[in-house]
This record gives sequence, C-alpha cells and structure tokens, in this order.
Amino acid sequence: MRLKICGLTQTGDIEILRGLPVDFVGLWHGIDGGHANLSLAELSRLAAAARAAREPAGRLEPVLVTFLNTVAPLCRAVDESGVRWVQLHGFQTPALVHALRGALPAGTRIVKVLHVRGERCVERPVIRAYETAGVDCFLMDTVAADGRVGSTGQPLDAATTLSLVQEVNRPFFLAGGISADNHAVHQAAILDERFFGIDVDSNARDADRRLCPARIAAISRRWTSCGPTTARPTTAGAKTIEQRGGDHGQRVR
Ligand SMILES: O=C(O)c1ccccc1N[C@@H]1O[C@H](COP(=O)(O)O)[C@@H](O)[C@H]1O
Repeated sequence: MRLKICGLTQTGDIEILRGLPVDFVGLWHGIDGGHANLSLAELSRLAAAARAAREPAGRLEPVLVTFLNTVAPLCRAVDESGVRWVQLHGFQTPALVHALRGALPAGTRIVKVLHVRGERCVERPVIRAYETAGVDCFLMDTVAADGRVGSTGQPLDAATTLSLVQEVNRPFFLAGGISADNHAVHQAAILDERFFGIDVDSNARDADRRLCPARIAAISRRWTSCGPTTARPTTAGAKTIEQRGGDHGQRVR
C-alpha cells in the first residue's frame, strides 16, 4: 500500500517525512486561494527537494495536485518542476485528459479524482471515457455537503466508494478524512486488487496543522496491516501502473 501525504509547503516538511513510510508527496499548484498553494518556483524547488530526499529508498515521489484545467499551464508546470505525477483534483474533463496525455512527457502519470458527495459521484458516467483518454489511476475523495473540494477531512461513503471500485479498471487511491481508525469501513475496497494506496491531509497533521510523524506512522501501520500482503494479478484489462510502464512502486508492502 502506498501512502501519499498532501499539502507540503516547505522543505522542512520533506525533512519530517524522511524516514517515514511515505511514497508520494502532494504539492499544490493552480489551487487559487488554497492555503498550501505554491508558485511555480516553489513547486519546482519542493519537487527537487523531494526527489533528492527519496534516494536510496525510492520514496517521496512528488505529485502535482491541481485544479488547472487547460493544457498549456499544466504542461508548463510539469516541464518546469520535473514532476511526473499529476493529480487532477478539479472537474477536468476526459477531453482535457486526452489532450494532456498527448502533450505531457512520456511516462507522466495522470491521477484523476472521482468526487463523491454523499452517495453521488458526478464523474461516474464518464469513468470509461477517462480510462480511454489515458488516466493511469483514480483517487476517490469526498465533496463536503457545502460543496468544498479537497482537504475536507470527511470520510467517503463506504458503499458508494465500493461501487466505484467495482467500476474502475485502474488502480485507485482512497482519500477523505483517512485516519488510523477508519480503515475498517473500507475493508472490501482495500482488499480489491486495484487498491493502490491512501492520500491524507487533515489527519496527518496536529492541531496547528503541522505534519505529525506519530500520526502518519500510525496511519501507515493500521492501513498496511489490514491490506493484502502480497502482489496479486489484475483482472483482465485492469492494468496496474507498473504494467503500464510505471517507474514507481515496484514494491508492495
Ligand atoms: O488539501 C487541500 O486543501 C486540497 C485542496 C485542493 C485540492 C486537493 C486538496 N487536498 C486533497 O484532499 C484530499 C483529502 O484530504 P483530507 O485527508 O480529507 O484532509 C486528498 O486527496 C488531498 O490530496
């Protein structure tokens, strides 16, 4: 199981995560007004620091997390920062994914968020279109009742999530208020062969919103202990990121 921690803003955050079982770090860019939004220069600096910190363990892959929904600024962010994972956290369309797939450097991984509001996922009707357009991985996250997107700290509806899991043909992350104590409601999703990892913001932090190593370690321990312990084959047509030529995460913990 991979662990992604989101919303880093300074190199000190990377130092905190060194030595923890963290595989991906989320760096925000193009999230206007977001409290962890980074300029292009800051994104590039932190992405370089994460890459430098990940050797030799192979962890801390930087992920661009963004609401950007046009090709040119997205490509510019990828080119200038050197990130090779892009998390489209807004309501970007399959057409944009298709255009991006053609424009981004080969090997760039595209993660598309599926927004879950109660029992509803607005992207459900176009999941197949996203896959055809070139999405490598999905990420299910909660939309709050008031419409807030990202870092809601609110858990996904488990039954709705499982129904999405059964629909996707790509690996997926779970997000939304993930903590050390709420893995059990997602047990069926965790045991699915496409389960790739979890993405955490709120509960990785203390009351002052500082990254908290003890909390992160506890989340990793609990979610790892309830997941599969060995790699398993995928279903027909459900290629893993590794099978699609991924360069990250050959290991299964
Ligand atoms: O963290 C944010 O504020 C944020 C803003 C815009 C896009 C994504 C954001 N974070 C993502 O929120 C989820 C879950 O966070 P939480 O654990 O529920 O607080 C995660 O996917 C982050 O990547």
